[in-house]
Amino acid sequence: MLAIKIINVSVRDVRFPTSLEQHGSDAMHTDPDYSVAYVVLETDKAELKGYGLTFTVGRGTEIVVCAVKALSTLVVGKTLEEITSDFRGFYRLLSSDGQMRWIGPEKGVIHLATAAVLNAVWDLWARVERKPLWKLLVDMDPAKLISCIDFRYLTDALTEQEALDILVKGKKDQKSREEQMLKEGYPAYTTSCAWLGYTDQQLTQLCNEALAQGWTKFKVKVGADLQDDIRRCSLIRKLIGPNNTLMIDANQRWDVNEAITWVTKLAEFQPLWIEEPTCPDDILGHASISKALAPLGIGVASGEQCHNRVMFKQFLQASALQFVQIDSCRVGSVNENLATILMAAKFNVPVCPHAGGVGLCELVQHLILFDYISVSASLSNRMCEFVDHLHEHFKSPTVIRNAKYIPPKDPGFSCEMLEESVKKHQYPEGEVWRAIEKQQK
Ligand SMILES: C[C@H](O)[C@@H](O)[C@@H](O)[C@H](O)C(=O)O
Ligand SMILES: [Mg+2]
Repeated sequence: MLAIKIINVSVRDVRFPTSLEQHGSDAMHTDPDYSVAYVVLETDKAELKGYGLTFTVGRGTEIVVCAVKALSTLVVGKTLEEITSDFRGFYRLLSSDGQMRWIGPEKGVIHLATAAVLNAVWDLWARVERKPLWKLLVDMDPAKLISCIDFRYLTDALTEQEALDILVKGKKDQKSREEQMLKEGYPAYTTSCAWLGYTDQQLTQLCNEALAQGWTKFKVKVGADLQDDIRRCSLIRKLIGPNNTLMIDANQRWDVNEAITWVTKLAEFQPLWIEEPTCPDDILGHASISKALAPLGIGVASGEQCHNRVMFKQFLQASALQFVQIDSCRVGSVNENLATILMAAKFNVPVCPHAGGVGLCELVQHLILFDYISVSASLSNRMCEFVDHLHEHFKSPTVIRNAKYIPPKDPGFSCEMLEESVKKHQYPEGEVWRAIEKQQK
Protein backbone atom coordinates (compact mmCIF):
# COMPACT_ATOMS: atom_id res chain seq x y z
CA MET A 1 0.00 0.00 0.00
CA LEU A 2 2.88 2.39 0.71
CA ALA A 3 3.69 2.08 -2.99
CA ILE A 4 0.85 4.47 -3.83
CA LYS A 5 1.94 7.53 -5.74
CA ILE A 6 0.81 11.13 -5.26
CA ILE A 7 -0.36 12.32 -8.65
CA ASN A 8 -1.91 15.70 -7.88
CA VAL A 9 -2.11 18.34 -5.15
CA SER A 10 -5.29 20.39 -5.07
CA VAL A 11 -5.64 23.42 -2.81
CA ARG A 12 -8.63 25.64 -2.06
CA ASP A 13 -9.29 28.86 -0.17
CA VAL A 14 -12.14 28.13 2.26
CA ARG A 15 -13.44 30.89 4.54
CA PHE A 16 -16.16 31.12 7.16
CA PRO A 17 -17.67 34.54 7.95
CA THR A 18 -17.12 34.26 11.73
CA SER A 19 -16.39 37.99 12.05
CA LEU A 20 -20.08 38.74 11.52
CA GLU A 21 -20.71 37.52 15.07
CA GLN A 22 -17.33 38.40 16.56
CA HIS A 23 -16.43 34.75 17.12
CA GLY A 24 -12.69 34.42 17.56
CA SER A 25 -12.11 38.13 18.23
CA ASP A 26 -9.20 39.26 20.38
CA ALA A 27 -7.19 42.39 21.14
CA MET A 28 -5.25 42.17 17.85
CA HIS A 29 -7.56 40.22 15.56
CA THR A 30 -10.80 42.12 15.89
CA ASP A 31 -12.63 40.62 12.89
CA PRO A 32 -11.31 37.13 12.10
CA ASP A 33 -13.00 35.09 9.39
CA TYR A 34 -11.82 31.61 10.31
CA SER A 35 -10.33 30.09 7.16
CA VAL A 36 -8.15 27.35 5.78
CA ALA A 37 -5.96 26.59 2.83
CA TYR A 38 -7.40 23.13 2.23
CA VAL A 39 -5.19 20.56 0.54
CA VAL A 40 -6.10 17.24 -1.03
CA LEU A 41 -3.41 14.84 -2.22
CA GLU A 42 -4.74 12.67 -4.99
CA THR A 43 -3.09 9.31 -5.53
CA ASP A 44 -2.96 6.71 -8.27
CA LYS A 45 -5.50 4.75 -6.20
CA ALA A 46 -8.56 6.91 -6.86
CA GLU A 47 -10.28 5.97 -3.59
CA LEU A 48 -7.28 6.92 -1.45
CA LYS A 49 -6.60 10.59 -0.74
CA GLY A 50 -4.71 12.57 1.89
CA TYR A 51 -6.36 15.65 3.39
CA GLY A 52 -4.53 18.53 5.05
CA LEU A 53 -4.98 22.14 6.00
CA THR A 54 -3.46 25.19 7.56
CA PHE A 55 -5.39 27.83 9.47
CA THR A 56 -5.69 31.54 8.63
CA VAL A 57 -8.09 34.29 9.65
CA GLY A 58 -9.36 35.49 6.26
CA ARG A 59 -7.59 37.94 3.99
CA GLY A 60 -4.27 36.53 2.80
CA THR A 61 -5.42 32.93 2.54
CA GLU A 62 -4.98 33.29 -1.24
CA ILE A 63 -1.24 33.84 -0.64
CA VAL A 64 -0.98 30.61 1.35
CA VAL A 65 -2.83 28.83 -1.47
CA CYS A 66 -0.23 30.18 -3.88
CA ALA A 67 2.60 28.92 -1.65
CA VAL A 68 1.05 25.44 -1.51
CA LYS A 69 1.01 25.44 -5.32
CA ALA A 70 4.70 26.35 -5.33
CA LEU A 71 5.52 23.44 -3.01
CA SER A 72 3.38 20.94 -4.85
CA THR A 73 6.03 20.36 -7.53
CA LEU A 74 8.17 18.77 -4.79
CA VAL A 75 5.39 16.37 -3.85
CA VAL A 76 3.77 15.21 -7.09
CA GLY A 77 5.29 11.96 -8.38
CA LYS A 78 6.50 10.78 -4.96
CA THR A 79 5.30 7.50 -3.52
CA LEU A 80 4.25 7.33 0.11
CA GLU A 81 7.03 4.81 0.62
CA GLU A 82 9.69 7.19 -0.70
CA ILE A 83 8.43 9.84 1.71
CA THR A 84 8.00 7.76 4.85
CA SER A 85 11.23 5.77 4.41
CA ASP A 86 13.11 9.08 4.78
CA PHE A 87 10.60 11.51 6.24
CA ARG A 88 13.36 13.70 7.63
CA GLY A 89 14.74 14.04 4.12
CA PHE A 90 11.32 14.86 2.72
CA TYR A 91 10.73 17.46 5.46
CA ARG A 92 14.04 19.04 4.47
CA LEU A 93 13.21 18.92 0.81
CA LEU A 94 10.11 21.01 1.47
CA SER A 95 11.51 23.33 4.13
CA SER A 96 15.00 23.79 2.71
CA ASP A 97 14.61 23.84 -1.06
CA GLY A 98 17.66 25.74 -2.27
CA GLN A 99 15.61 28.50 -3.89
CA MET A 100 12.32 28.56 -2.03
CA ARG A 101 13.91 28.70 1.43
CA TRP A 102 14.75 32.33 0.72
CA ILE A 103 11.09 33.25 1.29
CA GLY A 104 11.19 31.61 4.76
CA PRO A 105 13.17 29.87 5.93
CA GLU A 106 10.77 27.83 8.05
CA LYS A 107 8.57 30.79 8.90
CA GLY A 108 5.69 32.84 7.52
CA VAL A 109 3.49 31.94 4.58
CA ILE A 110 5.79 29.31 3.11
CA HIS A 111 5.88 27.45 6.44
CA LEU A 112 2.09 27.58 6.78
CA ALA A 113 1.97 26.01 3.33
CA THR A 114 4.51 23.37 4.40
CA ALA A 115 2.23 22.58 7.36
CA ALA A 116 -0.80 22.11 5.10
CA VAL A 117 1.06 19.81 2.70
CA LEU A 118 2.75 17.73 5.40
CA ASN A 119 -0.48 17.43 7.39
CA ALA A 120 -2.00 15.89 4.26
CA VAL A 121 0.93 13.47 3.92
CA TRP A 122 0.53 12.35 7.57
CA ASP A 123 -3.22 11.98 7.01
CA LEU A 124 -2.54 9.78 3.98
CA TRP A 125 -0.01 7.66 5.88
CA ALA A 126 -2.42 7.11 8.79
CA ARG A 127 -5.23 6.19 6.39
CA VAL A 128 -3.01 3.67 4.63
CA GLU A 129 -2.14 2.14 8.02
CA ARG A 130 -5.87 2.26 8.90
CA LYS A 131 -5.20 4.06 12.17
CA PRO A 132 -6.05 7.44 13.62
CA LEU A 133 -2.85 9.49 13.53
CA TRP A 134 -2.34 9.45 17.32
CA LYS A 135 -2.37 5.65 17.24
CA LEU A 136 0.06 5.54 14.31
CA LEU A 137 2.45 7.66 16.41
CA VAL A 138 1.90 5.75 19.64
CA ASP A 139 2.55 2.39 17.94
CA MET A 140 5.56 3.59 15.98
CA ASP A 141 9.00 2.34 16.89
CA PRO A 142 10.94 5.14 18.67
CA ALA A 143 13.79 5.00 16.15
CA LYS A 144 11.33 5.43 13.29
CA LEU A 145 9.72 8.42 15.02
CA ILE A 146 13.14 9.99 15.49
CA SER A 147 13.84 9.50 11.78
CA CYS A 148 10.91 11.84 10.99
CA ILE A 149 12.43 14.78 12.89
CA ASP A 150 14.90 17.32 11.53
CA PHE A 151 17.33 17.92 14.41
CA ARG A 152 19.17 20.66 12.54
CA TYR A 153 19.73 23.63 14.92
CA LEU A 154 18.44 21.66 17.93
CA THR A 155 21.35 19.55 19.07
CA ASP A 156 22.71 22.08 21.57
CA ALA A 157 19.42 21.62 23.46
CA LEU A 158 18.32 18.11 22.49
CA THR A 159 20.36 15.42 20.76
CA GLU A 160 18.90 12.55 18.78
CA GLN A 161 20.07 10.16 21.47
CA GLU A 162 18.35 12.16 24.23
CA ALA A 163 15.15 12.29 22.20
CA LEU A 164 15.34 8.54 21.61
CA ASP A 165 15.88 7.93 25.34
CA ILE A 166 12.76 9.98 26.16
CA LEU A 167 10.69 7.94 23.69
CA VAL A 168 12.05 4.61 24.92
CA LYS A 169 11.27 5.61 28.52
CA GLY A 170 7.78 6.66 27.39
CA LYS A 171 7.04 3.11 26.26
CA LYS A 172 6.76 2.02 29.90
CA ASP A 173 3.09 1.63 30.90
CA GLN A 174 2.06 3.13 27.57
CA LYS A 175 -0.74 0.59 27.17
CA SER A 176 -2.46 1.60 30.40
CA ARG A 177 -2.29 5.29 29.49
CA GLU A 178 -3.80 4.50 26.10
CA GLU A 179 -6.65 2.61 27.79
CA GLN A 180 -7.14 5.48 30.22
CA MET A 181 -7.42 7.96 27.34
CA LEU A 182 -9.89 5.78 25.45
CA LYS A 183 -12.01 5.52 28.59
CA GLU A 184 -11.73 9.02 30.05
CA GLY A 185 -10.39 11.32 27.34
CA TYR A 186 -7.85 14.15 27.52
CA PRO A 187 -8.66 17.22 29.69
CA ALA A 188 -9.73 20.33 27.79
CA TYR A 189 -10.42 24.00 28.50
CA THR A 190 -12.80 26.29 26.67
CA THR A 191 -12.22 29.65 24.99
CA SER A 192 -15.72 29.81 23.51
CA CYS A 193 -17.31 31.91 26.29
CA ALA A 194 -15.21 35.03 26.29
CA TRP A 195 -14.07 36.37 22.94
CA LEU A 196 -13.23 40.04 23.17
CA GLY A 197 -16.16 41.15 21.01
CA TYR A 198 -18.79 39.38 23.16
CA THR A 199 -21.02 41.42 25.46
CA ASP A 200 -21.11 40.79 29.21
CA GLN A 201 -24.54 39.30 28.75
CA GLN A 202 -23.26 36.84 26.12
CA LEU A 203 -20.27 35.99 28.29
CA THR A 204 -22.53 35.27 31.29
CA GLN A 205 -24.88 33.09 29.31
CA LEU A 206 -22.13 31.10 27.59
CA CYS A 207 -20.23 30.68 30.82
CA ASN A 208 -23.28 29.36 32.66
CA GLU A 209 -23.99 26.96 29.82
CA ALA A 210 -20.40 25.74 29.85
CA LEU A 211 -20.46 25.23 33.63
CA ALA A 212 -23.64 23.18 33.25
CA GLN A 213 -21.87 21.04 30.61
CA GLY A 214 -19.07 20.28 33.06
CA TRP A 215 -16.36 22.72 31.94
CA THR A 216 -13.94 23.69 34.72
CA LYS A 217 -11.25 25.64 32.83
CA PHE A 218 -11.91 28.90 30.98
CA LYS A 219 -9.88 31.35 28.91
CA VAL A 220 -10.79 35.01 28.54
CA LYS A 221 -9.46 37.54 26.06
CA VAL A 222 -7.81 40.66 27.47
CA GLY A 223 -5.50 43.45 26.40
CA ALA A 224 -7.51 46.17 24.70
CA ASP A 225 -8.73 48.18 27.70
CA LEU A 226 -7.70 47.66 31.33
CA GLN A 227 -11.01 48.69 32.89
CA ASP A 228 -12.89 46.33 30.55
CA ASP A 229 -10.50 43.54 31.47
CA ILE A 230 -10.99 44.11 35.20
CA ARG A 231 -14.78 44.07 34.75
CA ARG A 232 -14.80 40.97 32.52
CA CYS A 233 -12.29 39.00 34.61
CA SER A 234 -14.17 39.85 37.78
CA LEU A 235 -17.44 38.74 36.15
CA ILE A 236 -16.05 35.45 34.89
CA ARG A 237 -14.25 34.70 38.18
CA LYS A 238 -17.56 35.24 40.04
CA LEU A 239 -19.37 32.96 37.59
CA ILE A 240 -16.85 30.11 37.73
CA GLY A 241 -16.02 30.42 41.43
CA PRO A 242 -12.63 30.33 43.16
CA ASN A 243 -11.75 26.71 42.40
CA ASN A 244 -12.13 26.57 38.64
CA THR A 245 -9.24 27.57 36.41
CA LEU A 246 -8.98 30.88 34.56
CA MET A 247 -6.47 31.79 31.83
CA ILE A 248 -6.04 35.15 30.11
CA ASP A 249 -4.87 35.82 26.54
CA ALA A 250 -3.61 39.19 25.22
CA ASN A 251 -2.67 38.07 21.68
CA GLN A 252 0.59 40.09 21.60
CA ARG A 253 -0.93 43.43 22.53
CA TRP A 254 1.64 44.84 24.97
CA ASP A 255 5.23 45.95 25.31
CA VAL A 256 7.18 44.02 27.93
CA ASN A 257 6.87 46.45 30.85
CA GLU A 258 3.28 47.23 30.00
CA ALA A 259 2.52 43.50 30.11
CA ILE A 260 3.97 43.21 33.59
CA THR A 261 2.04 46.21 34.96
CA TRP A 262 -1.23 45.24 33.26
CA VAL A 263 -1.17 41.59 34.32
CA THR A 264 -0.21 42.57 37.87
CA LYS A 265 -3.49 44.52 37.96
CA LEU A 266 -5.37 41.35 36.92
CA ALA A 267 -3.54 39.11 39.41
CA GLU A 268 -6.39 39.26 41.95
CA PHE A 269 -8.45 37.12 39.54
CA GLN A 270 -5.78 34.41 39.82
CA PRO A 271 -5.13 33.52 36.20
CA LEU A 272 -3.03 30.40 35.70
CA TRP A 273 -1.32 31.94 32.72
CA ILE A 274 -1.03 35.03 30.58
CA GLU A 275 -0.89 33.99 26.94
CA GLU A 276 1.02 35.89 24.26
CA PRO A 277 1.63 38.99 26.40
CA THR A 278 3.96 40.57 23.83
CA CYS A 279 5.56 40.08 20.41
CA PRO A 280 5.72 36.32 19.74
CA ASP A 281 9.36 36.68 18.58
CA ASP A 282 10.58 38.38 21.76
CA ILE A 283 12.17 35.51 23.65
CA LEU A 284 14.02 37.67 26.17
CA GLY A 285 10.89 39.79 26.69
CA HIS A 286 8.93 36.67 27.58
CA ALA A 287 11.72 35.68 29.96
CA SER A 288 11.47 39.06 31.74
CA ILE A 289 7.69 38.76 31.99
CA SER A 290 7.98 35.20 33.31
CA LYS A 291 10.43 36.31 35.97
CA ALA A 292 8.30 39.28 37.05
CA LEU A 293 5.04 37.32 37.22
CA ALA A 294 6.37 34.16 38.88
CA PRO A 295 5.94 35.58 42.42
CA LEU A 296 2.26 36.22 41.60
CA GLY A 297 1.80 32.57 40.61
CA ILE A 298 1.11 33.48 36.97
CA GLY A 299 2.90 31.62 34.19
CA VAL A 300 3.52 32.71 30.59
CA ALA A 301 2.11 30.69 27.67
CA SER A 302 2.80 31.08 23.96
CA GLY A 303 3.17 29.17 20.70
CA GLU A 304 0.25 29.76 18.33
CA GLN A 305 2.45 32.17 16.34
CA CYS A 306 5.82 30.63 17.18
CA HIS A 307 7.49 30.11 13.80
CA ASN A 308 9.38 26.93 14.31
CA ARG A 309 11.23 24.47 16.57
CA VAL A 310 14.27 26.75 16.88
CA MET A 311 12.14 29.48 18.46
CA PHE A 312 10.66 26.96 20.90
CA LYS A 313 14.18 25.79 21.70
CA GLN A 314 15.23 29.29 22.71
CA PHE A 315 12.02 29.97 24.70
CA LEU A 316 12.78 26.82 26.68
CA GLN A 317 16.49 27.55 27.09
CA ALA A 318 15.68 31.06 28.36
CA SER A 319 12.97 29.84 30.82
CA ALA A 320 10.68 32.22 28.96
CA LEU A 321 7.60 29.97 28.86
CA GLN A 322 5.88 27.92 31.53
CA PHE A 323 3.35 26.47 29.07
CA VAL A 324 4.25 25.37 25.52
CA GLN A 325 1.36 25.88 23.12
CA ILE A 326 2.06 23.74 20.09
CA ASP A 327 -0.12 24.36 17.04
CA SER A 328 -0.88 21.74 14.39
CA CYS A 329 -0.85 24.19 11.47
CA ARG A 330 1.75 26.88 12.24
CA VAL A 331 4.95 24.80 12.06
CA GLY A 332 6.06 21.93 9.82
CA SER A 333 3.31 19.52 10.81
CA VAL A 334 3.81 16.43 12.98
CA ASN A 335 7.52 16.29 12.13
CA GLU A 336 8.30 19.62 13.74
CA ASN A 337 5.76 19.29 16.54
CA LEU A 338 7.41 16.01 17.56
CA ALA A 339 10.64 17.96 18.07
CA THR A 340 8.91 20.57 20.23
CA ILE A 341 7.08 17.94 22.30
CA LEU A 342 10.38 16.17 22.99
CA MET A 343 12.18 19.41 23.88
CA ALA A 344 9.36 20.37 26.25
CA ALA A 345 9.73 16.96 27.89
CA LYS A 346 13.45 17.47 28.35
CA PHE A 347 12.95 20.93 29.87
CA ASN A 348 10.03 19.62 31.92
CA VAL A 349 7.58 22.24 30.66
CA PRO A 350 3.97 21.15 30.08
CA VAL A 351 2.54 21.16 26.55
CA CYS A 352 -0.95 22.76 26.39
CA PRO A 353 -1.85 22.98 22.69
CA HIS A 354 -3.45 25.89 20.93
CA ALA A 355 -6.63 24.91 19.12
CA GLY A 356 -9.89 26.35 17.84
CA GLY A 357 -10.13 28.13 14.51
CA VAL A 358 -11.16 25.75 11.74
CA GLY A 359 -9.89 22.23 12.29
CA LEU A 360 -7.21 23.02 14.86
CA CYS A 361 -9.04 21.00 17.55
CA GLU A 362 -9.54 18.13 15.13
CA LEU A 363 -5.83 17.97 14.37
CA VAL A 364 -4.05 18.83 17.59
CA GLN A 365 -5.94 16.31 19.71
CA HIS A 366 -3.86 13.61 17.97
CA LEU A 367 -0.61 15.30 19.05
CA ILE A 368 -1.54 15.82 22.67
CA LEU A 369 -2.75 12.24 22.99
CA PHE A 370 0.63 11.13 21.71
CA ASP A 371 2.34 13.48 24.17
CA TYR A 372 0.50 11.98 27.14
CA ILE A 373 0.61 8.32 26.09
CA SER A 374 4.18 8.19 24.76
CA VAL A 375 6.14 11.14 26.13
CA SER A 376 5.08 13.15 29.18
CA ALA A 377 2.98 10.47 30.95
CA SER A 378 1.57 13.32 33.03
CA LEU A 379 -1.62 15.34 33.17
CA SER A 380 -0.33 17.76 35.77
CA ASN A 381 -0.88 21.37 34.66
CA ARG A 382 -1.80 20.07 31.21
CA MET A 383 -4.88 20.63 29.09
CA CYS A 384 -5.81 21.13 25.46
CA GLU A 385 -7.74 24.15 24.19
CA PHE A 386 -11.24 23.60 22.81
CA VAL A 387 -13.33 26.09 20.89
CA ASP A 388 -16.82 25.16 19.83
CA HIS A 389 -17.01 26.53 16.30
CA LEU A 390 -17.21 24.94 12.83
CA HIS A 391 -16.79 21.27 13.80
CA GLU A 392 -19.88 20.42 11.78
CA HIS A 393 -17.88 20.93 8.57
CA PHE A 394 -15.60 17.95 9.25
CA LYS A 395 -16.07 14.31 8.32
CA SER A 396 -14.73 13.20 11.73
CA PRO A 397 -15.45 16.07 14.13
CA THR A 398 -13.98 16.17 17.64
CA VAL A 399 -15.92 14.41 20.35
CA ILE A 400 -15.98 16.11 23.76
CA ARG A 401 -17.35 14.31 26.79
CA ASN A 402 -17.27 15.84 30.28
CA ALA A 403 -14.91 18.56 29.06
CA LYS A 404 -12.48 15.98 27.70
CA TYR A 405 -11.35 15.09 24.19
CA ILE A 406 -12.36 11.51 23.37
CA PRO A 407 -9.66 9.95 21.13
CA PRO A 408 -10.71 9.81 17.48
CA LYS A 409 -11.14 6.35 16.00
CA ASP A 410 -11.37 7.03 12.26
CA PRO A 411 -8.19 6.45 10.24
CA GLY A 412 -6.24 9.61 9.39
CA PHE A 413 -5.52 13.02 10.90
CA SER A 414 -9.19 14.19 11.06
CA CYS A 415 -8.50 16.87 8.39
CA GLU A 416 -11.13 15.86 5.86
CA MET A 417 -13.90 18.41 5.41
CA LEU A 418 -17.36 17.81 4.00
CA GLU A 419 -17.22 18.55 0.26
CA GLU A 420 -20.55 20.35 0.54
CA SER A 421 -19.11 22.75 3.17
CA VAL A 422 -15.97 23.36 1.13
CA LYS A 423 -17.97 24.24 -1.98
CA LYS A 424 -20.31 26.58 -0.11
CA HIS A 425 -17.50 28.43 1.65
CA GLN A 426 -14.90 28.59 -1.09
CA TYR A 427 -13.70 32.17 -1.40
CA PRO A 428 -14.88 34.20 -3.24
CA GLU A 429 -17.08 32.01 -5.46
CA GLY A 430 -18.93 29.89 -2.87
CA GLU A 431 -22.60 30.65 -2.29
CA VAL A 432 -22.03 31.92 1.28
CA TRP A 433 -19.64 34.61 0.01
CA ARG A 434 -21.74 35.47 -3.00
CA ALA A 435 -24.70 36.11 -0.66
CA ILE A 436 -22.58 38.32 1.61
CA GLU A 437 -21.32 40.29 -1.38
CA LYS A 438 -24.86 40.82 -2.60
CA GLN A 439 -25.98 42.02 0.83
CA GLN A 440 -23.09 44.45 1.07
CA LYS A 441 -23.94 45.90 -2.32
C1 LIG B 1 -7.85 35.03 16.12
C2 LIG B 1 -7.99 33.80 16.94
O1 LIG B 1 -9.34 33.56 17.23
C3 LIG B 1 -7.19 33.87 18.26
O2 LIG B 1 -7.79 34.83 19.07
C4 LIG B 1 -7.19 32.53 18.96
O3 LIG B 1 -6.46 31.62 18.21
C5 LIG B 1 -6.66 32.63 20.37
O4 LIG B 1 -5.45 33.27 20.48
C6 LIG B 1 -6.66 31.35 21.16
O5 LIG B 1 -5.78 31.18 21.96
O6 LIG B 1 -7.58 30.56 20.96
MG1 LIG C 1 -4.26 32.54 22.05
